[in-house]
Amino acid sequence: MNKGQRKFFVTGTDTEIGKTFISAALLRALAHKGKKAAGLKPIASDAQPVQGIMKNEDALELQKAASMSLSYSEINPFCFEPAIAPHIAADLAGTSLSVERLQNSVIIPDDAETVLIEGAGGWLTPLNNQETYADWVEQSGFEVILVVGMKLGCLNHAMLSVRDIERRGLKLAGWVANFPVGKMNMAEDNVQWLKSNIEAPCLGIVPQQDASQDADSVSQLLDVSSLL
Ligand SMILES: Nc1ncnc2c1ncn2[C@@H]1O[C@H](COP(=O)(O)OP(=O)(O)OP(=O)(O)O)[C@@H](O)[C@H]1O
Ligand SMILES: C[C@H](N)[C@H](N)CCCCCC(=O)O
Ligand SMILES: [Mg+2]
Repeated sequence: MNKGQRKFFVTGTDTEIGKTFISAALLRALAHKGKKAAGLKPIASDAQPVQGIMKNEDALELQKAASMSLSYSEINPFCFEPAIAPHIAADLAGTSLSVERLQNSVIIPDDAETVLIEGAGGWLTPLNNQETYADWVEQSGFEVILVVGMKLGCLNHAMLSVRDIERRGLKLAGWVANFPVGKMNMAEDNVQWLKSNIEAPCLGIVPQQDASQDADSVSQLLDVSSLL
């Protein structure tokens, strides 16, 4: 067991709000700080065949951004084709997900100094009819990073997530205000409200980027000093 290792579960206020986008940038920021960092996407539902093997774009992005190189199956042990809730995708594939299966299948590389583990959807995404992804995070004792997709309604989603993370006794290591869909009315007031109401540090405010901005340039908008 690597005692100095820090393990962060990256969750979000919803699906499609920038967990992968921000995780890749965090991995680049950690690499710039000289950290040996790995990115995992244990469960993916949305995959295409790449040279005959089903692969998920999030897992490939994390693989590319990480300073530590891992095989595809180490990054993404559970991969399903349809872009739907993972427990339904697993069922359609004739299998199932559970806390126990995650515990047995997700290998945290011991030689990584930092590990970022991207969830799927929001904080309470189901694994099955009884368990949620958050139950595995709680059992594993990971720290949590919350990506807030800045749009109307996000204050409620953010606080519901923060409250449940805290209720489980987990440490919220930080949060990011990400603007995946451009302008939001009164954006600064919304960010300010979150800053006043979330105790954990804001790791960055990321406006909508144009296609030319890669994870390296987005990483400059993030302050990872509290994650080192
Ligand atoms: N700040 C941003 N600027 C520009 N594009 C962004 C930004 N944040 C996210 N996006 C884009 O929005 C889309 C959704 O982001 P992303 O895939 O990171 O979401 P996600 O939360 O990881 O979704 P999922 O739940 O499927 O894992 C992607 O095409 C991503 O490139
Ligand atoms: C397919 C999608 N992009 C995500 N990977 C999975 C989103 C799960 C959402 C579950 C829910 O309804 O809360
Ligand atoms: Mg993603």
